[in-house]
Amino acid sequence: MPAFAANLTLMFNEWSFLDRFDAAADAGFTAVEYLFPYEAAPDAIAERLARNGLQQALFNLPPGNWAAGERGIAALPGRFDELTSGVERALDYAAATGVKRLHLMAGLADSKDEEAASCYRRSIVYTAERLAESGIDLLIEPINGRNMPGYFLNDFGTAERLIAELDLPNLKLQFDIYHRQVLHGDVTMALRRLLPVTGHIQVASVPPRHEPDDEELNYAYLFEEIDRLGYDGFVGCEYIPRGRTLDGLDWFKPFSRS
Ligand SMILES: O=C(O)C(=O)[C@H](O)CO
Ligand SMILES: [Mg+2]
Repeated sequence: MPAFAANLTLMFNEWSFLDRFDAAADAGFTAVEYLFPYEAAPDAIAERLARNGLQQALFNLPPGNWAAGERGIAALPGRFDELTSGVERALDYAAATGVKRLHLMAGLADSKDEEAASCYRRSIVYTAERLAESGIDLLIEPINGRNMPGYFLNDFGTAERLIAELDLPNLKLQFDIYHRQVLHGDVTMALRRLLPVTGHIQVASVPPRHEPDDEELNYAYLFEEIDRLGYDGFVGCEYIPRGRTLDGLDWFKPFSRS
């Protein structure tokens, strides 16, 4: 049975960020993920995880100026010093939360630009080696251009080749099934081929990115396939609830701890 992680950036928005931990636990989740923890104190997050018996599945390394439209800095020339200080900041939160996988966002750059590609490789190698000292995996995620126009890593084949080429033991794929379907389709065969290099899975309906219970994909089949493949990581629920979060959790009832 997949270990689902509530995404507290998109779900439970009826509550404040820290209260979302309690709401997710009350709804039966045993793990959480979110984009960024950095507006809350590490010990405040740690306290919510502890009191609710929640595991921290994933969060993202600092992405640059998100409010200004930046979507990561790893592939951006001239941002390496900012990247290295962001790694240290993320490690402070990792120590407090016990997270064992962090997602490094590439940024908005031409995916054919050699300088951006070189920056990206350097950022990945540095970050992976630094995280490895704490036993943490580094994830890279292909993101589709409809949701994030201009994002540098926009192809699963590119991600697969980069992971093989860099051959870092803790560099893994963040397999967001939503992006896979939008970009390439062929989800089941891609899961079968890429699971050995996959460090995290995320789910949402396609095309509207809602609960994984309707529209284009048969998630009941995909959840069974994930089990058949022996995946023992987390499945992040990175979806936008159609209405109130709690009203959309019927799909989760067979997997809930409550
Ligand atoms: O966009 C996604 O699917 C992600 O998982 C990023 O981490 C946040 O944009
Ligand atoms: Mg995702």
